[in-house]
Amino acid sequence: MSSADVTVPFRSWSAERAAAWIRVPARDDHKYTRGVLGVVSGSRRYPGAAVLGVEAALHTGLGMVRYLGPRTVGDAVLARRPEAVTSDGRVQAWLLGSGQDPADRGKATARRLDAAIADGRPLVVDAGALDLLPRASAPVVMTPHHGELSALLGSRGIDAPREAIDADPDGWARAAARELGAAVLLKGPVTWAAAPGGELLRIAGGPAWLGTAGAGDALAGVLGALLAGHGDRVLDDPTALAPIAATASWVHTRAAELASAANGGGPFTILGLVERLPHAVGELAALGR
Ligand SMILES: NC(=O)C1=CN([C@@H]2O[C@H](COP(=O)(O)OP(=O)(O)OC[C@H]3O[C@@H](n4cnc5c(N)ncnc54)[C@H](O)[C@@H]3O)[C@@H](O)[C@H]2O)[C@@H](O)CC1
Ligand SMILES: Nc1ncnc2c1ncn2[C@@H]1O[C@H](COP(=O)(O)OP(=O)(O)O)[C@@H](O)[C@H]1O
Repeated sequence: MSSADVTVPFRSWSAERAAAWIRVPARDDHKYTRGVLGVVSGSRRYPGAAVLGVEAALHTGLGMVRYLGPRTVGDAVLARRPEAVTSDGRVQAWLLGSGQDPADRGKATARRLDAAIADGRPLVVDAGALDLLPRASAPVVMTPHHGELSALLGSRGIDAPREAIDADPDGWARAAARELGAAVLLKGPVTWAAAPGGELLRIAGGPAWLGTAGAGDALAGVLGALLAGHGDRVLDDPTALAPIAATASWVHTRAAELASAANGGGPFTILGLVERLPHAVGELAALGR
């Protein structure tokens, strides 16, 4: 298979388009109407990914984050964010897999992932949960980088060398959505959102300083927060997944620009980016008024 037989038309994602997907709380909203995100992420090997995802979700704005994971990781999440809740309960969407490796997935994590997938709510499937995609029957958006997409397609018998994806990310984003039957947010210097049979969306890249460990874990948290706010809508209309994913990438990129600008155009940490997420969301909320 090749990525595409013809040139793929695309739509450039803009602030105006992104603004339509920012849910500004109304006067009578409360934490449960705003959306609850369940998070099964992190591991003893990568606890930081769980902290970054929860941090990013809370800074994007939503009703509540329920973090479910190993005790030590949950303690790290709570130390940084006491707003997070570490008990089970109803959620509107799930974020799975950041900071996990299927090769050392323990029984407890496997059980938590299985329960989340069986819950029937929309899913963000990142990093170490990508192998579980075939089990999902609810609407799914996956968030691979080029290396992860190459491995994922390879595991389905589709030859997609990383270099081929580097050379034609838009074609491969579209091909992956078609072959895997799910929405794809393919991360890279430019990010692409695609869904089976849907429009291809291009999200312009932010500063190259963004290419640093943990950037993708934060993006997954932003996307989880937006998805939790639109959980019921996505169940009715899964075509909403690609624009929501594109909006998450837009917000993440804008926060990166703001973080770099605050440092004179220099580098920033991912926690520095996270601190700018509310501003990026606020800009879109103002546009949508
Ligand atoms: N603070 C944290 O806890 C972090 C956790 N992370 C987690 O770490 C896990 C592994 O993520 P990765 O994205 O590293 O995936 P992989 O370790 O699967 O690497 C992806 C691809 O990049 C290649 N690669 C690795 N190092 C390279 C290098 N120095 N130069 C060029 N190519 C290289 C690998 O050969 C592989 O093909 C995920 O679960 C992820 O969520 C990362 O997001 C980093 C931050
Ligand atoms: N050169 C670059 N320019 C702009 N953005 C980049 C660049 N390289 C990577 N990114 C962005 O940084 C993030 C990296 O995600 P990922 O590879 O999953 O990182 P991690 O696994 O360390 O969290 C993605 O959002 C990607 O779009």
